[in-house]
Amino acid sequence: MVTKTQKLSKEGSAITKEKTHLVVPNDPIIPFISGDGTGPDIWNASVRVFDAAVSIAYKNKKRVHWLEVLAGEKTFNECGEWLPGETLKAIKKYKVAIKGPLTTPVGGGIRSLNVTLRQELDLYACVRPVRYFEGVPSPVKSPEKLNVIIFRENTEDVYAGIEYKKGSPDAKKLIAFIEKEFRVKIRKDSGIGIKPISVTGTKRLVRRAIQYAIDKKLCSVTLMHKGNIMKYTEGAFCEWGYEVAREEFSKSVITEEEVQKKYNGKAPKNKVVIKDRIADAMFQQVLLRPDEYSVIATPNLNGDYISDACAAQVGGLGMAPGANIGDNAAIFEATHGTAPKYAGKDIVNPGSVILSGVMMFEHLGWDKAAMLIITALEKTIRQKTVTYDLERQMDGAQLLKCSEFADRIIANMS
Ligand SMILES: NC(=O)C1=CN([C@@H]2O[C@H](COP(=O)(O)OP(=O)(O)OC[C@H]3O[C@@H](n4cnc5c(N)ncnc54)[C@H](OP(=O)(O)O)[C@@H]3O)[C@@H](O)[C@H]2O)C=CC1
Ligand SMILES: O=C(O)CCC(=O)C(=O)O
Ligand SMILES: [Mg+2]
Repeated sequence: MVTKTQKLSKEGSAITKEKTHLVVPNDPIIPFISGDGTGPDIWNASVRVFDAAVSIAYKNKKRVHWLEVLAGEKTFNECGEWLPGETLKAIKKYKVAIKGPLTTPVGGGIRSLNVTLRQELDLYACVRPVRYFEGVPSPVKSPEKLNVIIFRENTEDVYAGIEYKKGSPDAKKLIAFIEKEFRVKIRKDSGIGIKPISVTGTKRLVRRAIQYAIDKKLCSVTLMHKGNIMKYTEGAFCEWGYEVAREEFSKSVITEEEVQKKYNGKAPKNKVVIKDRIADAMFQQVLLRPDEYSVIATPNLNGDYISDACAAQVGGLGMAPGANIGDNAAIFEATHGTAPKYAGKDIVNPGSVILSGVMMFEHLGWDKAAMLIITALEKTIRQKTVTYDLERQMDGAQLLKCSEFADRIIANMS
């Protein structure tokens, strides 16, 4: 159904699914949300890069038909809705979408639309690869040693939205209940949040992470958790993670303990090593011994924190892509937010959305377009023609606007 909130593409064909595989036509319709704040700046730059790459890679035989679907501040101001039902319907129907960042107020107001999209569409795996691009300025000595893919559980943990304001009837009721039934004292002036972590949510996430490591021939999957303190949520995540490894991947994986005991600390080449690390230790490990980690699987909040921290280590949020993946749909988006102070100034780095598009093309099986973008982006950085975030740390670099950076990447495709 076409509504005033959406501009439906008259051309293009829908991506379909056969069993577990996507069937991608040469003219797929792909919904996009341009986003709030700097979202429109980076989307407008990125989409030109995507179109150029597809056109060059496939000599005009393939083309994406972009379908704008609405969400966020502009949609609310124009239509009175933050996330129209049509947007969810379109993403369900077309199966693959891409988005810019959406604003979430702090301390009150609407709940996150980004989180709502992930939960409504059951996009349970947030996949965030973090790797170094040659020439990008970094705060560490050997940024190229970090090459990790973070698998962040995307539907539960403190993001489930079970949270009550200090002094509200619900908070009072819950405090009274906990004190009476469990004999635990809680200060009366407390806000209350609940952190559910399930076997279902954990196992499907860890299953995906291990399968990814096996498919890509990576060395290890590390379960990152705070199970010493939160034993039955974070600790259970770790236990259930090992259970999946043992019960479903026994031929392909080995635990770190077994490597020590049976192989004197040297892992067999054809096995993925399953490790676990407590979250605070993981933060120091990615700084001090980054090359010992490849896939990191972790609950939602840890994943949120570690993905920004890792991105900073290789040069910042301007080059940090991501994907939210479920069994029936996927939405590609940057790790960063709306960077509101730069909104509308055509300043910020579109690299994160561009690299999210690369992940999207790989998901579609359009590897040629993905490679073309990566090669052109690498060349652009080597030429030291970059946006403010990189230019301010690079000697002798030429400062480009967001749109100019996209122009340069496109020019570097031929
Ligand atoms: N998935 C999503 O849609 C997300 C949405 N958000 C939302 O975004 C809003 C703003 O969040 P905030 O905490 O400021 O975090 P942001 O990620 O938006 O920005 C923090 C800082 O990161 C740097 N940065 C971010 N994006 C870029 C870019 N494209 N190029 C270069 N540098 C960049 C800037 O650093 P500097 O100041 O050093 O230049 C910026 O000030 C909030 O409402 C938040 O909820 C946050 C994260 C994800
Ligand atoms: O939804 C938000 O506003 C923040 C989301 C976020 O930080 C993330 O996806 O990493
Ligand atoms: Mg975040």
